[in-house]
Amino acid sequence: MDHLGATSTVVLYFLGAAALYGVYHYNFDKLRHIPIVGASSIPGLSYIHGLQFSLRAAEILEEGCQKYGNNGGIFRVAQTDQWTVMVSSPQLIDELRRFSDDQMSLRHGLGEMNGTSYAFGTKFTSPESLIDAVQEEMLLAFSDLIPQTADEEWVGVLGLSTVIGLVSRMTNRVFVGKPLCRDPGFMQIATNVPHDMLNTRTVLNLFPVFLKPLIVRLITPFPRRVRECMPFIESELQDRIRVANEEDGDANRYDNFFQILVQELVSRGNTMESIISSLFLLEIGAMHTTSMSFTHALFELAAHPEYAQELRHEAQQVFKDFDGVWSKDVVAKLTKHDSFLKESMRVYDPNATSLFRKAMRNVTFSNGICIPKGTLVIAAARHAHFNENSYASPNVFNPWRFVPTNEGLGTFSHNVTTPSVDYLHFGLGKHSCPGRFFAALQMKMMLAHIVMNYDVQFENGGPGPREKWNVTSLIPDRTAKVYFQKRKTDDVDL
Ligand code: HEM
Repeated sequence: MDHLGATSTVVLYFLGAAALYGVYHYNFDKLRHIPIVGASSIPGLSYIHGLQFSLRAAEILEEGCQKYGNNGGIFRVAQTDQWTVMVSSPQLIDELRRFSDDQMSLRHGLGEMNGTSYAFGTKFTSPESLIDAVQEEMLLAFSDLIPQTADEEWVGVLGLSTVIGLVSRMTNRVFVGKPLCRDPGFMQIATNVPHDMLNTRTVLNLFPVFLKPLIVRLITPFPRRVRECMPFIESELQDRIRVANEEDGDANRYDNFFQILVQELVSRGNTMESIISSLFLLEIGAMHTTSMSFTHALFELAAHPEYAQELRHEAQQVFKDFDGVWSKDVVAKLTKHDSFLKESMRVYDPNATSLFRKAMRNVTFSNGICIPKGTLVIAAARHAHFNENSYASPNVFNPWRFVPTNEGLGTFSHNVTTPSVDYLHFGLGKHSCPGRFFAALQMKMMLAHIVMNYDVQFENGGPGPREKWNVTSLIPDRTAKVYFQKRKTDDVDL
């Protein structure tokens, strides 16, 4: 009897739990019409599956794309903080980019993805570029960061941190200009801010969305960073604000991007602290994206020095035609550089996902699938980049795939800055990255400078350590050293 009693109690508990789950699932799981991949919809379990997603994101995304790519083109995955809907068919990706901002918001989506919405709020602006300034800064940064050695001597530097150093110098020359871009105190903070954001995001993502505003107050390093930045920037910023406030202020005194930002934010009554925070946001958007993309390309070059010969030949030819001076025309003519970088970003996109959107109200795709307000919706970019219908032999790294005249594997006339449903590195549609022209310019300049002035390889000409997954990010191995040997050359020094 006792035994029977115990059994029926267990059965009752089980039925009760099943009923509760059924009620929960029916009433509260607003995404129940969207198939799940790699997880369970039971609340506790979905958190555990979210942790698993952190370890196997690329694999789970690919599983979903394989299963639902031609079957609805939509599925959801569990992240530790929330369910995320992934769209994987070209048609739905195209629809995702067409939704208006009050239906699907990039600012809220991207801010939710990288945690900036919680740490800073949701504002962004666009950049300007100054080729001469970028070139001058690049040359100085290369000579600062890659030790000069005697001829034929190889010097090894950590690939990722060296590229972060180069990119942050070039970027800040355009963002804040001289002398700040060469001030070690300011530059240390500016270079570390994207890293701070990554750490903050990692912790925030362990918590559900409703707790994030509270948690971020406890862990955010940014108010401290703003205070640390003050001594380096305060007097210049005060002068910038004064210039911005004067009707006939000396507009040429600060002809860099930061002044546009100051102008805009002063007119909206922002404080010095929030102006610095907005600058931090730009550093976050610009620096790691460009650095990681370029480091992957540098690693590919180091693993395959044979590509350098073709790139060098192109750079020499183009620079001969343009008297060795960088210009928009030179950038446009470097089609093999463009193709090499684009192929690298296709194969080694630092992010397996793109088009980060948050539904601002209930939104319905053309196939009838409804996305409830508040849901994060993202495109499966890596899957699009390896789609056999778009790319011949997608698993092959073909550095010249995108050269316009190439008759070989899947050629396109589109260049590295042209987004499409097959190439989502910079997003797609009206919100595609406004900084992509500047990022591409920097990367082409660095690539041409490297092939013209150095031979590069991994240690002893080996394959080198390459990349590691961190949730949906493909991060170049931080420990990988790239070896540079100054070329003996009388070529144009770029
Ligand atoms: C290789 C480097 C870069 C990559 C891979 C990249 C990627 C992206 C992506 C995927 C988006 C979202 C697009 C969408 O969801 O449709 C985006 C947006 C944005 N990016 Fe970039 N980015 C890079 C460099 C930069 C740089 C250098 C800047 C600034 C100078 C910048 C500023 C922005 C801004 C302001 C937005 C928001 C656009 C908006 O609100 O409409 N990015 N970027």
